[in-house]
Amino acid sequence: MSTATAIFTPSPHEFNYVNLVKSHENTDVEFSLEEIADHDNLMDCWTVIYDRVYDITDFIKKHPGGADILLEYGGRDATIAFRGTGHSSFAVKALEKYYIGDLPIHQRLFRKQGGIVLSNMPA
Ligand code: HEM
Repeated sequence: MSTATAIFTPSPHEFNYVNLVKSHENTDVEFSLEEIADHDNLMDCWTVIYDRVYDITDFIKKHPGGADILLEYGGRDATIAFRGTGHSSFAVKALEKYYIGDLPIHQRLFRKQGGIVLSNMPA
């Protein structure tokens, strides 16, 4: 196997991770990035992971990685940071509880045809 193939082949863990994120039951609610940006503080905090919107207000103080780091992503996209920190499938599952809606299709990066396939990138 060439090095390039090895880099872009998702590990079994990776498949698990992506499938878990995909398993969220869809809502019909959409929130734009502009609207999400208003929810950026300790009392009212939303974030975006894989084009899905999460109200993490009740989770901030429970986050094992600390409240400050989560607040940094309040009101904006946390996908790269969330993945980059190597969260477990348990953490991905934990997200479900806070799921409130999706980005409108024109603002999505991942979940649209031809969108970025982050699952194929090295962890
Ligand atoms: C809102 C979505 C998030 C959820 C549900 C979440 C959940 C968790 C959970 C359950 C852990 C424990 C380890 C694990 O099971 O993976 C963890 C650890 C951690 N998280 Fe998050 N996290 C979120 C977002 C973030 C973001 C945006 C960052 C920014 C970089 C971050 C940084 C960290 C770090 C650094 C740790 C490691 C803490 C340690 O081992 O000392 N998390 N997170």
